[in-house]
Amino acid sequence: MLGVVDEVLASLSLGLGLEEHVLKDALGGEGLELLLKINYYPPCPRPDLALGVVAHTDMSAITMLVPNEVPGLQVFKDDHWFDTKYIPNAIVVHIGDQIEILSNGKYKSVLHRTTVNKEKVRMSWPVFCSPPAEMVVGPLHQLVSDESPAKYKTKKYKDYEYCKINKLPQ
Ligand SMILES: O=C(O)CCC(=O)C(=O)O
Ligand SMILES: [Fe+2]
Repeated sequence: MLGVVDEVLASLSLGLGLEEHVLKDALGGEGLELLLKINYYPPCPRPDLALGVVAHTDMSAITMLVPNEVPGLQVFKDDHWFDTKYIPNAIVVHIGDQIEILSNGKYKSVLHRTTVNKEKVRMSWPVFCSPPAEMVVGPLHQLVSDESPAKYKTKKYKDYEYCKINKLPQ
């Protein structure tokens, strides 16, 4: 998983016109933290009335997710919810809030939600990759200028997390 995270962060750095180590360094380098969550969505008699998880963005930098074969993950784009296709052995990669912030909005944290299934159990195993709690995260200085001012505050990740969990303004 660490190897895949390194490659994704390197590609995302290059995509910003920066050297490939920049995003990983800004996320704490080897201090980057990986947290595995296991989601279990039991069958639901009224999938039309319920959601598995409500619409949200992940506060992580990136999330690497493996689902079981029961569809349910939806992403929001151009005013519509799109079903994601289940691809055996594929890992779903979400851009999270910390990459949106570091890139000063060039990359967007993906709004997503999950539906539930009438007959089948759905499961997913996301790994949230986040900076250490004390790491100060803000728009990368290379991406901020008079023409392109910072769109986000610079703050410790633990303070970002506190506001997100308690639904406070950032
Ligand atoms: O179950 C899924 O596919 C997504 C779960 C999710 O978005 C989350 O746990 O943050
Ligand atoms: Fe999520």
